[in-house]
Amino acid sequence: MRDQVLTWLDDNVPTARMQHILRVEQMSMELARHYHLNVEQAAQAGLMHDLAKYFKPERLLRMAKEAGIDIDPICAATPHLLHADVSAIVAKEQFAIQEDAVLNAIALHTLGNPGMSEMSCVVFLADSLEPGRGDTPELENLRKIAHIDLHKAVWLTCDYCVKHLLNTRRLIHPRMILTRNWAVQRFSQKPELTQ
Ligand SMILES: Nc1ncnc2c1ncn2[C@@H]1O[C@H](COP(=O)(O)OP(=O)(O)O)[C@@H](O)[C@H]1O
Repeated sequence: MRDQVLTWLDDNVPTARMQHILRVEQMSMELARHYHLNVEQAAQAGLMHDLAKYFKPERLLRMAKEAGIDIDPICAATPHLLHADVSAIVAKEQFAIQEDAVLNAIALHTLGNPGMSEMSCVVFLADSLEPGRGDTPELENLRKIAHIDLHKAVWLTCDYCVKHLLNTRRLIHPRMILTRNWAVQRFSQKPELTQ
């Protein structure tokens, strides 16, 4: 199965992205092990999270519509955001992935979602924090937090991403804000960690 996916990726994504994908696979496995989650599922979601990364906007919009996914105004303006949902569709159709844990982690890797599972948190964090993203003090700190508390890490990684979008004057999809607020509240419900 992994070899099949690698062969498909070889034909559909450039080499640099392939390296990112392999690092996301590794970091997803490492975090899954750390939090006693299903490591095999984490590896599958990490490996397949960007299957549709290079699909053209028209293809992303068509596949999302066919699958009954709601195209909100921000996704209509920035169809690239749909690559997460469409990657999950490709994982299901091309590689017969059935488990919701894997499909949701792929679909939520860019924007997250309130209430998302720990597995989805892991892949969301691995995508933003894998070593190839850089070694600034801010990223190093987020990597540390990712190993202490998943929800605090999701909260601060959303903040990091939103800051970047503000600095580059881009549209911000509101689901990331909802994810961020959910993660703040999830974290604040753990009194032993908030001091
Ligand atoms: N909340 C958001 N609103 C709008 N764009 C976003 C949001 N979050 C991420 N993006 C943008 O969507 C694109 C895809 O994000 P991501 O899946 O993390 O891809 P990459 O691996 O290329 O960073 C990136 O250009 C990113 O800046």
